[in-house]
Amino acid sequence: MQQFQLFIDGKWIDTNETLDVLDKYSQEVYARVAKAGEESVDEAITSASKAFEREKLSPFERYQILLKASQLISDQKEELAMIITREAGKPLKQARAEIDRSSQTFLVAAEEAKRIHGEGVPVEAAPGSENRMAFTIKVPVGVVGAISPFNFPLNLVSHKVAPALAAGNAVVLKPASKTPITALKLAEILDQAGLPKGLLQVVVGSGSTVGNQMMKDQRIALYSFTGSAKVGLKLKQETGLNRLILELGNNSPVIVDKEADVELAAKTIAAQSFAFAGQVCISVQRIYVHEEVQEIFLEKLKEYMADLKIGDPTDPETDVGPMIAEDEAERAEEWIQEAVEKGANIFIGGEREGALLKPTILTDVKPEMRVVCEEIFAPVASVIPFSDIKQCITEMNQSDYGLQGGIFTQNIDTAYYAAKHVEVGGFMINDGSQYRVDLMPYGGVKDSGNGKEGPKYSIEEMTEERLIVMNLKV
Ligand SMILES: NC(=O)c1ccc[n+]([C@@H]2O[C@H](COP(=O)([O-])OP(=O)(O)OC[C@H]3O[C@@H](n4cnc5c(N)ncnc54)[C@H](O)[C@@H]3O)[C@@H](O)[C@H]2O)c1
Ligand SMILES: O=C[C@H](O)CS(=O)(=O)O
Repeated sequence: MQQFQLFIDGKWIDTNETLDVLDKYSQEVYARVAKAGEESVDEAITSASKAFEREKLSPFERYQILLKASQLISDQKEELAMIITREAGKPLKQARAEIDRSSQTFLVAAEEAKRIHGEGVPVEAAPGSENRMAFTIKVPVGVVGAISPFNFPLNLVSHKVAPALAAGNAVVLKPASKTPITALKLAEILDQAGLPKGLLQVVVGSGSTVGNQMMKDQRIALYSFTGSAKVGLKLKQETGLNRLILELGNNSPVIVDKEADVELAAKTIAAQSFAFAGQVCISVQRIYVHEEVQEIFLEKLKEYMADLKIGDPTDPETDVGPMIAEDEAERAEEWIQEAVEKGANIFIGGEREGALLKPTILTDVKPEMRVVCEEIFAPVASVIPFSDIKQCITEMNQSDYGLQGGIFTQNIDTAYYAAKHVEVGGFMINDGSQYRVDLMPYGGVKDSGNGKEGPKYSIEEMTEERLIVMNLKV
């Protein structure tokens, strides 16, 4: 079994407690990691604060380190992908795709490091300020506290670490305790890429201990959190006036209009509802289908779902593997049962074996059922018929969440109407809610959070705008 240590001040550190990381398919202990106690967390924040004061890398130096990290991620693709597959239970082909995306995230952050700039401000236009000149610059915020979820152990960590470093900050990262190994490998990669000591620390432990301590430490200037709305709310309540970026959950809606390419819609939705067992914050969960095409859509969806290979995530052919833990699969199964008791029907799936829940489609659901109004975060989606697009969108917007959504239609008016009225941070036309490339602005509204990720946009969040005014003699 492999052993891992914490990464603090450029050194690998042991502690007197360890945390076991399970292989999520076999449920055997796959790795053992040093667990951060109060002292290690304090040391990590001290080290980040000192490094931020000491290490003033030029934009070009930051570009070089992030570019090198991007290359190293690609070079180590197979090893990293297998780590994700084992610690998260993510099917290998999806883990490989995550590595490619993470390399892109670092590449884009490297490029953006050279493009951080302020703007001229025409203060001379104000009466009495004729002899003044002003401009803004962007300065790093200081220490960024990054807290990440289990489901994208590399790319969602990259979306915090790469832009924070690109902007000239120091980082203390707390990865999810179920999937910490990939984050520690990333620290190794950044060390190899020449990142000065102290600019990144990785502290492993539970949210209630390590996360809680980070939340209360005033030396952290900005928190970048991705995870559930429940924990996001706690952070908001506890972090006072410090900056906070929240990337939270969703119960993503997609419309299949009467003028849709139904084949494309069914194929896309079969992929986007069940990838990584539905544990993607932009998984398609609510499928609103025009009643004129519902029958044909369900038929096609069934055909595409029959092609999904379910089982061992290390098999390169597998599409749907286990959920992160058996109790999570049990919870999703309970939600399905509860919906059935209230009148829903299981069109496909519903069976569970340990942490493996079969891709499931429900029909005859009601808006108040948890499978519809909450985030299920499991391979479960509901088909909801509609006849009027405006009413359909009003119903969709009753959700507390608003991260991404989509519509399938060949009618430009319908597409644009939906794009304007569905309350989300990003909307896809002729694609599902799960479309994302890493350079785009990404973030939600309502209970899905605030602020944007995507390196250019995260850098905006992770820098302060400072105004400089010159009082000139000429
Ligand atoms: N919007 C996005 O970009 C996005 C991306 C991925 C996941 N998510 C959401 O994340 C959730 C699933 O991930 P999860 O189960 O890892 O989420 P989670 O909220 O349980 O945990 C996320 C992180 O917060 C930490 N944490 C837990 N309690 C804490 C506390 N009291 N104080 C500080 N930190 C604490 C966890 O240890 C983990 O590192 C889903 O709701 C999903 O939609 C959102
Ligand atoms: O789980 C939510 C993630 O943000 C999805 S993705 O990594 O951005 O595709």
